Amino acid sequence: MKTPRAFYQPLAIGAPAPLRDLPVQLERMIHFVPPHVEKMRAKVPDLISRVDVVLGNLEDAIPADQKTAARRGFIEMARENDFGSTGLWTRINCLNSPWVLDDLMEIVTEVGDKLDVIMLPKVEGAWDIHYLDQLLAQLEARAGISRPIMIHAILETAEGVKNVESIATASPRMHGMSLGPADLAASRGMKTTRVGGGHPDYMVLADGTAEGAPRAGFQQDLWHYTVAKMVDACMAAGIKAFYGPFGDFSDAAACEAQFRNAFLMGCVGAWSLHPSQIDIAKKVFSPEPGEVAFARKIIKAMPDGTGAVMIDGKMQDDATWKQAKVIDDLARLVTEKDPDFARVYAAE
Ligand SMILES: CC(=O)SCCNC(=O)CCNC(=O)[C@H](O)C(C)(C)COP(=O)(O)OP(=O)(O)OC[C@H]1O[C@@H](n2cnc3c(N)ncnc32)[C@H](O)[C@@H]1OP(=O)(O)O
Ligand SMILES: CC(=O)C(=O)O
Ligand SMILES: [Mg+2]
Repeated sequence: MKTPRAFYQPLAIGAPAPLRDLPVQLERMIHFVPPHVEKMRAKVPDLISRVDVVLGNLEDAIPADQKTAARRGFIEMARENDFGSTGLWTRINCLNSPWVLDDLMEIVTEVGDKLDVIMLPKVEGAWDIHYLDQLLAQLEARAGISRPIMIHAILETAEGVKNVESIATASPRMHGMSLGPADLAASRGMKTTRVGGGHPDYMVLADGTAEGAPRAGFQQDLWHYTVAKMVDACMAAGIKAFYGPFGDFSDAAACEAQFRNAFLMGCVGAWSLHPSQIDIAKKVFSPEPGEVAFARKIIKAMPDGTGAVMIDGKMQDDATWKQAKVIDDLARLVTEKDPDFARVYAAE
């Protein structure tokens, strides 16, 4: 373990000083774009105004013979667009792949000054973050980059889940983590071919009532344990937790339900893989207007955040004031970015 002072030292001469706090940024959805497809790149200017984060994907879902085209496509889309307050991220190839070194060398050197976050797949332990941390510092120093690029880990191997706490605290570059349900299912030997979401056979069967009477089955959330573990590791480290992808684009209701479970448990956003999932994420990860109104009632009734009061028959105290602050702070962040929600929250 490094000493606290050493933890915040730049890892290369000339690299920017590591951030002590995460930038305040609304990140309800991380929208995936396949940058080797010209038609998809052409949609980026429109996407910038619709999403909180645009991510150029270089890893899984990009055919092996298109890896270079995807990297060059990402560099082109980074250069040609002004992202304003919308985040620009990339998901690089994994550390043991033949492409990752060129991903980093070319992207950081050519457009590193525009890049907010690098998403690192298949993170197994703190050692993966340490490697990327050092390399990024060297590349930032060489490219003269003044703002450190953050690292976002995908939690998608059994080993990674086992080491989640040390991954979360591995570097001041850590921005957060996303659940990777497809690779994680494979890594664990889970018997599902779905990308996120529930499974009809993962359920609890109600007790029988009479001989032969049908028994209700209650489907359970396959991802509850991992999301809870990830949220605790991230929040304890002062970084952000995200649900990852939901692969069945045709089932908007199930996508919304999975995103909402993650939101309620502490996640700040999820991935959108298709334009139809952008508004689902926006709806779920912006607090519900009724909740915002109630949170504001609590804050108004307890201006210094202490004591005990009754509101609408419910007891409020210092702890519920903090719960209310979580919701009100998020609503304020959404208001700054999203005029539609600003109007709704103001009307409450
Ligand atoms: C397990 C994991 O690793 S998940 C992460 C990796 N996976 C990905 O990144 C997948 C990202 N998504 C995609 O590449 C695409 O959505 C695909 C290939 C899966 C499906 O694309 P399509 O077959 O074109 O879908 P569909 O016909 O429904 O698209 C409707 C429109 O939305 C566009 N579109 C689809 N996906 C996207 C996207 N991610 N971003 C922007 N536009 C998109 C299409 O180009 C099409 O536009 P058009 O009406 O102008 O022709
Ligand atoms: C998100 C991702 O990469 C996965 O589910 O494998
Ligand atoms: Mg994966």
